Amino acid sequence: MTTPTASNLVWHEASVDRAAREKRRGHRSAIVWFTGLSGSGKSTLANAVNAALFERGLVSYVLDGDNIRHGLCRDLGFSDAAREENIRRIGEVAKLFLDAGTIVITAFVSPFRADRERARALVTEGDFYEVHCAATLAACEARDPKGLYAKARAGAIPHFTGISSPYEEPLIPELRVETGGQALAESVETVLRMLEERGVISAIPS
Ligand SMILES: Nc1ncnc2c1ncn2[C@@H]1O[C@H](COP(=O)(O)OS(=O)(=O)O)[C@@H](OP(=O)(O)O)[C@H]1O
Ligand SMILES: Nc1ncnc2c1ncn2[C@@H]1O[C@H](COP(=O)(O)OP(=O)(O)O)[C@@H](O)[C@H]1O
Repeated sequence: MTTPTASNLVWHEASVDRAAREKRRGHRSAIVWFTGLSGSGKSTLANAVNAALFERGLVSYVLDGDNIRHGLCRDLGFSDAAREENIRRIGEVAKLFLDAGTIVITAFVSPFRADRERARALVTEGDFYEVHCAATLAACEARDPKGLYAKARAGAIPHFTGISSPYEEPLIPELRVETGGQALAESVETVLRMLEERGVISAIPS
């Protein structure tokens, strides 16, 4: 199969654009990029933030690593190269949701800084909010909600993040949420407050 060259592809401008969609919906779109070890709370927090935004009548959607790996990325494993491709694809999908006027919440381990920075570079300043779900390896392993740490320790899962594959912590995330030491409701409030302070969503009058 020949790869289409850029000269054979023509970009089609849409008659309805992101600004029109954001105006209609009454809020900005954004990429809220959760990153963290397995068991750090990405899926739980992403789902809870998504539910809170829904209750406010806002349009948001969660892209979750586990789920996406059942479909779009079911062909990918957990080698460094496979994870890079996984995050490359999700960065592009998140960019489409952004243009669709949606607050897209991605919940992927996304362990490598370079991969996360490439996803960030796909969009403009103010569109990408990196949220580090900060829980120690010990806290995540103590939780082990899917029993994966026990399997990894037993050598049953190769390249397991934190055990036999690296996790590169964000150096300057837009937000660091201490999921290892606070209740879920507190973490949700922290994320919502960030989105309000950045003007993505309106604050609810107290
Ligand atoms: N080897 C290995 N390393 C890390 N995680 C593993 C692995 N094998 C399976 N799982 C499960 O897959 C989920 C991580 O998938 P992601 O797409 O988020 O990973 S990555 O961003 O490509 O690194 C991750 O989901 P979460 O626990 O929700 O993070 C794991 O449940
Ligand atoms: N503040 C918090 N935020 C998110 N999850 C939390 C928090 N406190 C405790 N937890 C628990 O930690 C676990 C996180 O699991 P999960 O959401 O699957 O993590 P991940 O998606 O990063 O693998 C869940 O059992 C969740 O109930």
